[in-house]
Amino acid sequence: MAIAISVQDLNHYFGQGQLRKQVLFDINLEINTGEIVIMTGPSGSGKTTLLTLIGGLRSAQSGSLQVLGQELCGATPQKLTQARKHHGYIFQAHNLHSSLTTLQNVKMGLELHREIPPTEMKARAIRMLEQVGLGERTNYYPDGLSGGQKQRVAIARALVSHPKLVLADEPTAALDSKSGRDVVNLMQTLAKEQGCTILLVTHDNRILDVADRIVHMEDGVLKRNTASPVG
Ligand SMILES: Nc1ncnc2c1ncn2[C@@H]1O[C@H](COP(=O)(O)OP(=O)(O)OP(=O)(O)O)[C@@H](O)[C@H]1O
Repeated sequence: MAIAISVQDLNHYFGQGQLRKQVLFDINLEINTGEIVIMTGPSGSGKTTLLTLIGGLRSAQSGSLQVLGQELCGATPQKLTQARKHHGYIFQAHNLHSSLTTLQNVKMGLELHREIPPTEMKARAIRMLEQVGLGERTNYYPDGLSGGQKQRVAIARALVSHPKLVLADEPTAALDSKSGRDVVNLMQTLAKEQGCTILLVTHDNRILDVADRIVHMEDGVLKRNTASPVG
């Protein structure tokens, strides 16, 4: 099976000089194409840091970090931007633009894809909103939507470009249990349809069953690499 992410002996530090602090220690992790991996762990253990490094949102300093066949450790900002074209992101606070409609927000997910003509962008965004059950809400602004609906717009924005990799940081944290369940089920269904790989950070024990595998971060060390989900 093809490997989507291969992390080897990755270390990461924040700050300089005396304030330099190591937050990731010798991380090793391989994720196969199409796999859904959940990363759990206490607050401050380094989960978001690892997720943002894999996503090319910050640059990796030492070790090896291969994402979709590209080495991102020591990569130039241009190369990181290029790599991000193939990723979709979903965050806890959905990060929708409040001054844009749901349709415009979803079209933002295609902003790095200048090769797609505007009419095609619009058609794809509408199709994606239909897939997340918001086909009737294309002209709503985020303030007029529930928390679960906003997160579904964020999923539509992340998946509209058919990314090979989806990175999600606490996507259900702000949601009640029913909406949280709907959101992860939707991610799972769409990801399996599109054949994309998902790495999802969560504290939410209720959603662990969507994972093909669970890994656990503690104090900057990846502790456990279980073969199958628990519970
Ligand atoms: N930009 C930064 N500059 C300095 N230190 C940082 C920075 N970002 C994170 N840290 C530190 O790195 C460590 C790991 O943080 P990180 O956000 O990766 O943890 P986390 O496991 O995602 O936590 P949470 O579950 O609370 O989101 C923490 O000690 C944090 O204070």
